[in-house]
Amino acid sequence: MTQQAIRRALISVYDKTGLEALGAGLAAAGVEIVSTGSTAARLREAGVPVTGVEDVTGFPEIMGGRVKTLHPSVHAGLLADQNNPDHVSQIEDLGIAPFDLVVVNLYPFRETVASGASGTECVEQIDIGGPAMVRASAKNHSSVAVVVDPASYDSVLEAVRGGGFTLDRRRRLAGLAFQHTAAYDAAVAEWFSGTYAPDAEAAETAWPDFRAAVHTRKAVLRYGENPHQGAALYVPAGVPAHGLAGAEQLHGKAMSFNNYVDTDAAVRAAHDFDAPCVAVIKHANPCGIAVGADNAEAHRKAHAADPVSAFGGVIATNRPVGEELAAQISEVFTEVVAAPGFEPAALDILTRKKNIRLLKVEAAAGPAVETRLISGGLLAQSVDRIDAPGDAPESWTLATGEPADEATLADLAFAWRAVRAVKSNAILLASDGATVGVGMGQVNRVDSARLAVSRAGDRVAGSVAASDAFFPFPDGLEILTAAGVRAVVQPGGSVRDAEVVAAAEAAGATLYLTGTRHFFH
Ligand SMILES: NC(=O)c1ncn([C@@H]2O[C@H](COP(=O)(O)O)[C@@H](O)[C@H]2O)c1NC=O
Repeated sequence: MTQQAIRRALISVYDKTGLEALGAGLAAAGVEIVSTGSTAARLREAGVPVTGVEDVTGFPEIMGGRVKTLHPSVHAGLLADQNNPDHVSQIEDLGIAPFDLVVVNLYPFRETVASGASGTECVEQIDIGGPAMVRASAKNHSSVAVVVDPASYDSVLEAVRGGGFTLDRRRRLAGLAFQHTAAYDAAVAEWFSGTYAPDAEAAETAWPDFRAAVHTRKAVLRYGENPHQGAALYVPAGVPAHGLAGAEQLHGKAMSFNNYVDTDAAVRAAHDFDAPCVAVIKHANPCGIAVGADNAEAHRKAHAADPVSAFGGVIATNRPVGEELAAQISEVFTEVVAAPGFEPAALDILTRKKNIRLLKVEAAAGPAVETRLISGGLLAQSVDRIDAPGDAPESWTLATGEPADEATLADLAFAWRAVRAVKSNAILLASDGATVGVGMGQVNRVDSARLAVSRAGDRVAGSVAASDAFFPFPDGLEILTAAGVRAVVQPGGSVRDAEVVAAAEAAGATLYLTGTRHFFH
């Protein structure tokens, strides 16, 4: 018989959610409850009979609670293997009763750090006695059930009333308990190790020497990048769901691995703009990006940039989806629509398509640091943001040609923001707040320029161009100007800048230098 009847429980919780109902339920089931300081007080107020832990230890809580349950009378009761006659007789001789159920949750360390509290306050919120009890009872799951999540109290009471927990259930609870303490310790260890470098100048000294990332599985995906690859989605443990991984899916088929990758790129691209924006993405590259008076107009322009490629694409917008945009999207086969919200009329229209995935994603604000696995290691870098000094058109240097008029400058600013959504080497042509030709992912900039020009077709004449990094030679720029591009923005910084500037001058084109690069791999 693996079921372990519950006769004695230890409850010590910081988060008192659901405590009274749990205590009352346990007491009604005849369970003796031992409890700490304010947990015991809350239970007593609710009329639940409780033994104070100090009556078990014969020792008062001391030093503001630093020592209250750290005592052999508690820990022998948690660690005694009730199937081991030696353990049973030893605790009997010492007058110690075993615990069958332990309910603990920990001091809010992470929340205290996030509140901006002082170092001393953060240190005081490192729970010591709680993790000790959780780990002891999880180790001893052959005799003890350990519960760390208030959301599971109802099912705990159900088990208690039904005669206790099976060994299998206690083992699963132990696993969850060790996850809980692992995530907790990871947060503490990272905090001691320092914060990540916000920029390259600080990087020398500011990168911490230890990194602890703890994740829990949120979903098993149908397959990975290809059907023969397995895949799953993991989210950071112990923090509220956020970003794309925490998005609410309102409709459609389950998200695939490639859907997540493309949607991540689409959401990032759309939220790079303050104006209503739509990004249509395929294979993590833009088919089209556009801004407009509203996102319905932006979508018309983004879709028109490359209607052939937009088939089966992922659409993200930085504004809620309304009826007009929904009607437009429903005309095109689309895998995913990601937006901060969907109006009811838009949902009415889009949910008529059985498979289309509708995701409510609040904003693109991701972590300050991003990581990438390489063979045998992990690269970490501060995230590229579109708010570097060189990203503001006012800071650009006019290298040659007439200063751009207001409309041209607006298109150049648009192209500069949009080009960072394109995999390097990236050349992006734009006109009237929309991409008209995108050259992406080529191993030299000349081919990217050719690709952008060929995709733009007739629309290249009078368009403007952005290049995500400097032109190493004049040839790439010459392809653009020969095709009719009249203004170009690029970082500059090549040893051959003078030749590139001379080529722009010879073509009568306007050339701005940003001094900032936006590679995207
Ligand atoms: N020091 C100890 O012996 C100790 N024993 C339990 N705790 C924590 O004290 C909290 C509950 O305390 P109270 O019941 O007083 O609200 C729980 O979060 C528990 O994890 C302790 N506190 C910190 O280490």
